[in-house]
Amino acid sequence: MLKNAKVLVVDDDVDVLLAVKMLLRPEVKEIVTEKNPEKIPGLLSQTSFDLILLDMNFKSSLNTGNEGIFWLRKIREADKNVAVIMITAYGDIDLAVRSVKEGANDFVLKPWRNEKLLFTMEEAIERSVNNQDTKGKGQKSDNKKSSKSSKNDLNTILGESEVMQEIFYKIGKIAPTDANILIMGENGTGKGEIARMIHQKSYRSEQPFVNVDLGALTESLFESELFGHKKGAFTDAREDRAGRFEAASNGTLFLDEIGNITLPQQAKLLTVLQNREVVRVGTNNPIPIDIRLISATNSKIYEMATENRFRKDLIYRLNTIEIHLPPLRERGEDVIVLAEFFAGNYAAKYNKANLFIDEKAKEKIRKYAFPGNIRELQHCLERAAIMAESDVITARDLDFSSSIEGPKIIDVPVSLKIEEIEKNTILKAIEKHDGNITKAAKELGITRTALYRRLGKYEI
Ligand SMILES: Nc1ncnc2c1ncn2[C@@H]1O[C@H](COP(=O)(O)OP(=O)(O)OP(=O)(O)O)[C@@H](O)[C@H]1O
Repeated sequence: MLKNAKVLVVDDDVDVLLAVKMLLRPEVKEIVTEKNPEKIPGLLSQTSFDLILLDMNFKSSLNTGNEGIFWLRKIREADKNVAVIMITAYGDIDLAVRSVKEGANDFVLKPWRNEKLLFTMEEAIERSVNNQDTKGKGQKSDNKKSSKSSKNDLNTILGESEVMQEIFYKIGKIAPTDANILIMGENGTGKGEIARMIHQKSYRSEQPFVNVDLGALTESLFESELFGHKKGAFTDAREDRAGRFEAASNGTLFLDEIGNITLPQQAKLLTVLQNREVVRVGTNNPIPIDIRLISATNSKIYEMATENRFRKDLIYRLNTIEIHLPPLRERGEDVIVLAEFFAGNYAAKYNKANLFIDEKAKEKIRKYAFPGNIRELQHCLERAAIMAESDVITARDLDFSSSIEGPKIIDVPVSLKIEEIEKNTILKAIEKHDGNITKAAKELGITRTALYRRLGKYEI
């Protein structure tokens, strides 16, 4: 985008102007530099700029409190859409922050690193284009600086590893757009949490977030659940009912387990996404839909596409942006951060106020692969919190043997108690499908929700 941009730089320091000109000439379409801010209105009336770099600290005659803010306001009066980046000295951060509140897109501190300046410019242009694209839909425009997110602004979504920080950073950038997002990752890696986070950080955050577990929908329910139905359209249709697409109107629709739908279902979904309208079962009236679509899967969807089990054209509808969530075992020390977080939660639940994890227990956690990822870690810490005799979780309190891939699964003693048989059957099904809950549920002939309920019941 920067390549096509017309850029104006206003600074009363000619050395700065020269340096910026040298830097930007190969990077942008057109660059105009100006020493005198009084010329800004004239320049804006002649040329439509995409971005203005504006100094905050002119040493000139006007007495306006701060000239940078004064000229920023003038720019905004003339052009609401142009991206404006303030150039400021280190001592003036408060002022720079004020300028962002006054309508600047961002600021850079002098002296800057060239890559940082280019990056900030690219980002500002992208964001202002996105804001223009979505104007008129009644959204809040988001001029806040998107930065590497941490647990502080994500509440419970933890991740300090580089790989998670990159993901949070990416989310900061894509959330305010309307791009469709496909989240891929093993079971329990937090795909649902990430989808919710994207919604919360989008301009649709005050509108509904509708979650549909496609793996739990039976063939016959698929259409009416997603697209709605008319009274009498089929035996159980006792009244007119809107589907999940309509329920998510102006908000976000999260289609979980997208890899589990059949080819005919894929075709129906594709039609809706292409036409951006749904037709309730039993009617002929198309209803326009305005949703942001996030999908997730733990299936190898590209492999499925090469085997003709998943439509490529549907993938391209879903994956404008892809997020690959790494398994917990590839997130370094995050496993400990998360373990401590869960220990803290369960400390409150089980009245062990000062509960902590000792070093040997942490070592044991680090060495284990957690095939069930964060969900498995969470269950494990809950059991440990219950087992811990005092306020310390020791290695002995951590029992990975009942985990979904633990070796003891194979050695389960034969029993004729119905509950034990059920538990063992579940364990075997999960093991057979490498921890894939959806496939295990299918094999067992129950829904994922029913399977999760049983996992809870048997503390698996
Ligand atoms: N980064 C995180 N910080 C804290 N808790 C997390 C994080 N990621 C996931 N969790 C928790 O882990 C559990 C599993 O997360 P979630 O259901 O989002 O995973 P998933 O990948 O969607 O799983 P599935 O594929 O089985 O649907 C949830 O209880 C969630 O709250």
